[in-house]
Amino acid sequence: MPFHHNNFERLGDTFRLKIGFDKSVVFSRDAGFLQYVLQKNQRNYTKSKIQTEDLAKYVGKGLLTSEGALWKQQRKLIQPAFHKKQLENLLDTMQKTISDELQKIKTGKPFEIFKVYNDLAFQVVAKSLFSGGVSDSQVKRLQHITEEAQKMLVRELRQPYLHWWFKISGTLQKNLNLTLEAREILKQLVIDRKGSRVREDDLLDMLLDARYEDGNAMDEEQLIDEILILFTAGHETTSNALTFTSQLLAKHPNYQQKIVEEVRAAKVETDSLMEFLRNVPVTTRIIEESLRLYPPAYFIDRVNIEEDEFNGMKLEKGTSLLFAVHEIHKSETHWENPMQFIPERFANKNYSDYAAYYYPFGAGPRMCIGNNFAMYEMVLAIAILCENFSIQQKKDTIEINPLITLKPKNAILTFERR
Ligand code: HEM
Repeated sequence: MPFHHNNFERLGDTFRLKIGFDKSVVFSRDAGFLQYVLQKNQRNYTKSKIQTEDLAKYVGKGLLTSEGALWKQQRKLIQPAFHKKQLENLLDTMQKTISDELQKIKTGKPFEIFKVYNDLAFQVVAKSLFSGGVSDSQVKRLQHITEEAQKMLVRELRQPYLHWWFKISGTLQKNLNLTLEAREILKQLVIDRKGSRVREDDLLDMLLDARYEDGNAMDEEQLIDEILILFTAGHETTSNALTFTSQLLAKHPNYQQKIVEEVRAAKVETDSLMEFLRNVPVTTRIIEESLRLYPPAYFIDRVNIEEDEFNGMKLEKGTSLLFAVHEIHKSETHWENPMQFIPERFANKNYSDYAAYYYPFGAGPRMCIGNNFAMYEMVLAIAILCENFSIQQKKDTIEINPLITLKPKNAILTFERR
């Protein structure tokens, strides 16, 4: 990221880098350009090969990896399952899963927190989908396979010259076999649910109930693709954000106290989790500020279908565009004291006041379908965390590891029970 920052400072808010003979990549931190590509002229833009073909090899053609008519049809079908009203049904399961997972925090000594959040985020998606119908060993295996696929994808992207070796050494095939194993586990879970008379009102029930315009339901293979995608899209991003938020809270302990006070007061007011979520604005702002400073999806990429032009820059058909969300989030043009952690900047503001330069969940028709899900999950997790633990950090710095997502590095914190 410092490398990108220096390039932007040197070459301007939008610049082009030649890659090889005939290819170039346009990097931009111009929020207006991002809006043009993701919203205003989104019809002329598709996702990159990495987000579609390369990832689809492991997780199939679901929402994140599909394009065109298939994506449109799937988005329309799945969107209602992520409406706030439907998500309300998942909140009890989410809360219970989070409380159980946070029990794994070790107190009194330096402790690497990322692993706890990684398991937590996977468990939350798994339990939101399958309720009690999925065993611990099935969840563990699915998580292992999802993470192996992600690691393999990173290796393929970082070392494209080793593609031949991945192929002949059997590494690639081993990962593809793992994916097949995950599909078998999911198939069995779906068969079990279809055969059961119990209604769980969870995400799987929503996906099984959903009907296309012609009255048909999703076929089994498509359903499994979508489930694999929800695991992939919903787990690492959330665990990164929860880790960064905990590190920020360790650096700014006065905000831990604010959360504890707010959470205790909100719990007295209501037993409804949805109401509780509405009554904890300070906790919500802290997470929003963490997503501004450390957006897990720190780059958003697109490729144009037909030739285009923006602000005088000609974009030949097939140009790769990379939008640096982390740079837009730290622009002095849009944010006051952008490098500082100031959750109050979101106070008394509506999302529409800052939406033009705040993109943790993307924008336009392909904006994250799980944004409310993720916010509910993160607010509950941080509320439960602070209610039960105080957090300290020795180092003053927050280390990052920018891969496909912006990952934390050495997130070693010390927790004490409150
Ligand atoms: C902090 C957590 C999360 C962040 C920062 C995040 C961020 C994003 C971003 C930026 C995109 C758009 C990518 C693009 O336009 O190229 C996206 C798409 C997506 N996200 Fe999330 N996400 C998070 C959590 C989740 C969760 C919890 C789920 C599901 C349970 C989820 C499911 C998806 C799906 C399915 C897409 C593809 C949507 C489509 O193309 O129609 N995400 N996410």
